Amino acid sequence: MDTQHDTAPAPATDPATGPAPEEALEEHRRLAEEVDEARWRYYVLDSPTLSDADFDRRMRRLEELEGRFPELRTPDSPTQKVGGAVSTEFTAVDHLQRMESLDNAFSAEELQAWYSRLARDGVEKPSLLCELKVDGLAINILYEDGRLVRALTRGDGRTGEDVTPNVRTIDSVPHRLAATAERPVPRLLEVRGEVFLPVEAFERLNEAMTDAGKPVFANPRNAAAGSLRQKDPRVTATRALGMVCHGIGAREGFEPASQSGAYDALRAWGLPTSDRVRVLDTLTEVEEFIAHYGEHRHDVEHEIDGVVVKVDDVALQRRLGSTSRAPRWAIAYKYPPEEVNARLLAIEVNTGRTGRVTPYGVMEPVRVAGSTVEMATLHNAHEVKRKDVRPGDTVILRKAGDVIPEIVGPVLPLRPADAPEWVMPTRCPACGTTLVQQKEGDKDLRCPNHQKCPAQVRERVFHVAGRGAFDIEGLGYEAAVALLEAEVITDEGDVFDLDEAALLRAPLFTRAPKKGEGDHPVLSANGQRLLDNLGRAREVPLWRVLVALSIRHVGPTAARALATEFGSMEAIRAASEEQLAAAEGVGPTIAESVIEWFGVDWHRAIVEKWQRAGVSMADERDASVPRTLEGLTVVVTGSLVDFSRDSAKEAILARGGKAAGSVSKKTDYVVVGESAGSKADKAEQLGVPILDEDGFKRLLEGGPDGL
Ligand SMILES: NC(=O)c1ccc[n+]([C@@H]2O[C@H](COP(=O)([O-])OP(=O)(O)OC[C@H]3O[C@@H](n4cnc5c(N)ncnc54)[C@H](O)[C@@H]3O)[C@@H](O)[C@H]2O)c1
Ligand SMILES: [Zn+2]
Repeated sequence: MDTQHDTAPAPATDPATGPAPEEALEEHRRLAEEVDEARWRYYVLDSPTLSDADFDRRMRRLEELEGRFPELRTPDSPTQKVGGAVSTEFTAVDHLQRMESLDNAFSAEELQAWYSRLARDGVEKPSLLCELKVDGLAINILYEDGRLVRALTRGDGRTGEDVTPNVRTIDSVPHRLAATAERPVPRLLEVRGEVFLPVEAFERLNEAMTDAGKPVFANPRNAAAGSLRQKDPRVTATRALGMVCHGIGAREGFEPASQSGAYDALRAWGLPTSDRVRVLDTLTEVEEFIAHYGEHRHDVEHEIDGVVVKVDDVALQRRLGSTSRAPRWAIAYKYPPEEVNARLLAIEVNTGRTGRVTPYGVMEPVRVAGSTVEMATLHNAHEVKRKDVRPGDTVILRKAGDVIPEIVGPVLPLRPADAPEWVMPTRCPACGTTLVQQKEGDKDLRCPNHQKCPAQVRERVFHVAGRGAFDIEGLGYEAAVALLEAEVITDEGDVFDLDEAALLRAPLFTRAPKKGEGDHPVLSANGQRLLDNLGRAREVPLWRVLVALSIRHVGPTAARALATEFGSMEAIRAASEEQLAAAEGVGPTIAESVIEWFGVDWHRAIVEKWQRAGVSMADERDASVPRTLEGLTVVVTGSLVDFSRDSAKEAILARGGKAAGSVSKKTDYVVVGESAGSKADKAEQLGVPILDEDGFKRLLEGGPDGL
């Protein structure tokens, strides 16, 4: 678990004696105003101008100031209030029981501090209920005699907004609770939960908004809030909102002994509860739960921003009670923010391997999701226009999981008055050639100088050495640049001609001679390693050679299909477009692209050069491997112990099977490893047979009969 991140507060300071100095008063007043304004924009307008991280930082600072100067902690300080408000668009209605916020922990230390405080309050080693902190908006649904009578937003905690007709449109929210013999429905019950928009629905919604020429939502939370808080419930009804319960408020005729027991009852009555809730006995297990979902944050169908830990026992909850804004028996552990605001200094363009020229933003460096980011892709000129981002803007920067950082959009209210619209250049930044569309209506512009454009050549050399291609360790980006600059190679065709004499001309691969080595530079350890690796790279399977060629549409999957079907470079070159298109897993687009590629002289020259330099251009079919999977499609998901992703695929292909990436009705088997995600669920839904790793091994060995 990561122990500390950006929003962590400064170490606690002892309260000062005497009145707060003027600067502290002033800072407190300014921050309080900013926080109130931010809350209004966030809760009422659904259109924040601060990132959550910036908001949290201000709250932290307020708490810090109040810790030092307790007189600043007045009842109207933002730290003492549940931060929402009620818009005049909706009827204001009081909650039967107050709705609270949650205290936050931003590090393992803060979580421990909360745990120790429980002990000091006499609650030692309680059972702890852990659940995901859903990034949506809180809802309070009142059931009387099992009938849904009212639904309110949280508002300021005492009074919420009446959104009953809108909540009635949410599929998972029952209008009537289902009574069972063991569980009659209570006389009265306030059910608390989170309304959210699943990530997939959010993406679809934004596409629809774009098509309709309307502004898109910055994130699923804003989209959920904007969708629920609609004047017209018919609009809400189109939005695929979900709801998950995370608490109860006022009740009559229902006295659960524990939080988890309450969830069991809610589930039995037909309310949506999460199946990811766990009751754990030690803080270590809680930390593991937090670490697990920190890693699998994006495997959940909705966004989460943390984990909520609650004392499970209701009697202990009562004993611990609440502060003015949050229960003492619960804490929200927050993950590092994935979205921050950043200043966009400039938009520049970059020419890629295939000549595609992509704009990217250059930003003032910011920390997001644990790393410092100063560049983010903007994909193409249409995207820049659609998002309307301009140099000088404050932009929302998102970095989710392993995905490359992305500029979500500008924060319009913060745009400087004179920010000019950005214009896409007409020439290649690397070679000056006029940019063109490859095809009518293409969104991308390309530099057509494929053979000589220095940027394209550099990217191709780097690609040739990459993991998916020849996997030549020692030939990274820096080395590619050095070899090209020293003119040791002119393009990727020369890579396998590299020998000691050639490398000695590139300073990066040499070192000063030692005593007795003469007085010329000698090959460095790096250079020697590169030569060794080049030797090994000559033996890679055919599909990797195909990937190395940078043929459009021929990535690892298509390359594998071509290699399996044709077996040698010669056979692929000799094949007609029809023959290529007819091959399993190839199809017309790839076929056309392959034919086009081999039609270019300098492309063929690369293949010939590599061949002369000893690169293997055919696969030896291993006849000893039985074709047990002929005609079967297998999907592997999650991680296996004895196979990597690649080796599992290869094992399937070598036995005549097809390794597919997604589960459909055509899938014959789904192999499910550790931490498998939605593909496993999909398989279950479609009734596709599921195998574990042992089952997979039996399938490989004996085919379906071996199972
Ligand atoms: N960007 C901004 O300008 C801005 C302004 C205001 C608030 N915010 C965001 O909202 C946060 C503060 O809002 P808050 O007071 O609602 O606190 P919070 O979001 O930190 O925690 C309380 C809320 O968490 C929700 N929640 C989700 N899953 C839950 C679960 N399993 N159990 C219990 N509750 C769960 C509930 O709705 C509850 O009201 C800030 O930290 C910030 O992230 C941002
Ligand atoms: Zn160019």
